[in-house]
Amino acid sequence: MRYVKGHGTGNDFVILPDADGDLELPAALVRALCHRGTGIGADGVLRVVLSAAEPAAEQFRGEARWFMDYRNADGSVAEMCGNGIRVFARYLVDAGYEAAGTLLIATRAGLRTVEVPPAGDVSVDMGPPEFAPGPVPVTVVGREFAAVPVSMGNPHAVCFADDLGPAQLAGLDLRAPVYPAEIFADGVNVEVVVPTPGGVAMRVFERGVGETASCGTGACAVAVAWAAREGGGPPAEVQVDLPGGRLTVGWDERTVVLRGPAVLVSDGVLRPEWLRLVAGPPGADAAATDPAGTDAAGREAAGTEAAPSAAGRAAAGV
Ligand SMILES: N[C@@H](CCC[C@H](N)C(=O)O)C(=O)O
Repeated sequence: MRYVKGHGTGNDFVILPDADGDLELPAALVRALCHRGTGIGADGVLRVVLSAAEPAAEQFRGEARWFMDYRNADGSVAEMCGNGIRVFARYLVDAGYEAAGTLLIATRAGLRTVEVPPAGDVSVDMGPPEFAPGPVPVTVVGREFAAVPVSMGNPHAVCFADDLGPAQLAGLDLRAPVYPAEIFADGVNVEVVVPTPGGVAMRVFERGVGETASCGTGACAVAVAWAAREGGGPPAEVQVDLPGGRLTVGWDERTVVLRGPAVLVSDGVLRPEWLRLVAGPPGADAAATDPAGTDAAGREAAGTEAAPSAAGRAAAGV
């Protein structure tokens, strides 16, 4: 099985080319791929599949040739990934599947238009934000924030820490944010934000992953929540600084546009013996053989998880 490794401002992905939709991708295999000690290491997996070959993309088949099947590192499915879709589009162009220019890509959150120049930054029209009723109490490192709930296709809780500067932001322990489960029933991505001279700086605890170096949908949620709070109408562009680099977010009332680097790092081949190890012996419980040793936190998307050991063996061709 071939893969490509890529990242957008340090938010990294294993890209699995699967044009014809032949690949089974159980959560245990995703966790194993994303494990930084025993796998390739990544925040998520991007399966590249033709809409025509993917049941989840049925409604988009006339409009978008490709579907982004995004999985978090814990094996759970997410609706949208702002860095992921930019890396996905860069892959389509660099691999020769599509010409540089404007691409329409199907995702679980709907269709997204991506601008891919022959080289350099990739931008994506993320659609309009949805502000949910708030604020919502979210606790980070023992401090309660009045978080702004924003959906960018996936859920975000934006926490402003106006009394902190970028250096104090860097020192926060972001490991275990607490949020009301009755409001964020499917979990939530939590951002902590401080003002900077050019815009904002943020860190993010991603649902299904943990802290990551960057989050594209998170940067959009932060930029629109910040602009809405500042008043005076949406600014043309907001610079969002993250541990992994800088993203630029434009917002013109109608839609949000995210721009930043999208980099392909390496090409590789998964060894059949590693895939066999991930799958475990016939009849084995994948939980006992999962080399990632991670917990999908009970967020396995219903209907997407095949019996792990059997599916893993199918992926391994064994
Ligand atoms: N890193 C992504 C977001 C990935 C999905 C997220 N963890 C979720 O579960 O909603 C981005 O760049 O947007």
